[in-house]
Amino acid sequence: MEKIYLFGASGQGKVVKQAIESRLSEVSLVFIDEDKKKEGTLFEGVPVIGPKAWDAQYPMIVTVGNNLIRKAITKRHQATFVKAIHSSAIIAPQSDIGEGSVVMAGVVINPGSMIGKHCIINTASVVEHDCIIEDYVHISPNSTLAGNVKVGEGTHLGIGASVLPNITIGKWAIIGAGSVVLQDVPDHAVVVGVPGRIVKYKKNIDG
Ligand SMILES: CC(=O)SCCNC(=O)CCNC(=O)[C@H](O)C(C)(C)COP(=O)(O)OP(=O)(O)OC[C@H]1O[C@@H](n2cnc3c(N)ncnc32)[C@H](O)[C@@H]1OP(=O)(O)O
Repeated sequence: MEKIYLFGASGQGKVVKQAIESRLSEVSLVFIDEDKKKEGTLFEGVPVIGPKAWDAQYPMIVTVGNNLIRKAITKRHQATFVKAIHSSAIIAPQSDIGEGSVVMAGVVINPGSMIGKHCIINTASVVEHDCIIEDYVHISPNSTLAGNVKVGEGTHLGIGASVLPNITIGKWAIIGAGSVVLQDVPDHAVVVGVPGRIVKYKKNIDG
C-alpha cells in the first residue's frame, strides 16, 4: 500500500488528506508534527509521529498553511515530495504542477499555466490560462487569476481575491481577502481593497 507523510497535523493537513483520499482508496497516511503534545495521538483517525521518526523512503507533503514556515520545513528535510490533487479539480493537460503542491476540491487550472513547488491552490480557486505561479504561493479559496498573471515566490492571495489579466505580483506579497488587483504589485507589498492599494510592506522579507 502507498504510504505518504503529511507534515503538519492541522486544518491544512485534513484538507490535503481529503484530497489524497478522493483519488486513492488504498493509501496509508501518517502525520508528522513538531508539537510534542500531538505525538502518539490520532489526528483525523491518522497516527501522528514526531519529526525525527519519519522514514525517508516514503514521500512527504508539507501541510502547513504559512508559506514561510512551509518553505523552512521543506528545506530541513531531504524528502521526496509528492503533489496531491483532489479528484474534482479540473487541470488542463497543457499545464504543470510542481512537487509538493496541493490542489483542492473544485479548482480549475487552465492550459499553459505553471504551478511551482509546494504551492497551495485552495478550494474552488481559478488559475486561468498561461499563469506562472512560483514556489510556496498560496492561492486561497475562491480566488481568481485571469490569464497571463505571474505570482512570485511565497505570495499569499487571500480568500476571494481577483487579479486582472497580465498582472505581475512580486515575491512574498499579500493580497487581502476580497481585493481586486488592477496593477503590478512589488515584492513584499500588502495590497487590500477594491481597487487594490498598497497599505504597507511586510517586515519579514526573508524567504
Ligand atoms: C482555508 C483558509 O482559511 S485559507 C486562509 C485565507 N486567509 C485569508 O484570506 C486572510 C487574508 N488576510 C487579510 O485579508 C488581512 O486582513 C491582511 C493580511 C490583508 C492584512 O492583515 P494585517 O497585516 O493584520 O493588517 P490590518 O488588519 O492592520 O489591516 C491594515 C488595513 O487594511 C485594511 N484591510 C485589511 N484587510 C483588508 C481586506 N481584505 N480588504 C480591505 N481592507 C482590508 C484594514 O481595515 C486596515 O485599514 P486601516 O489602516 O484603515 O484601519
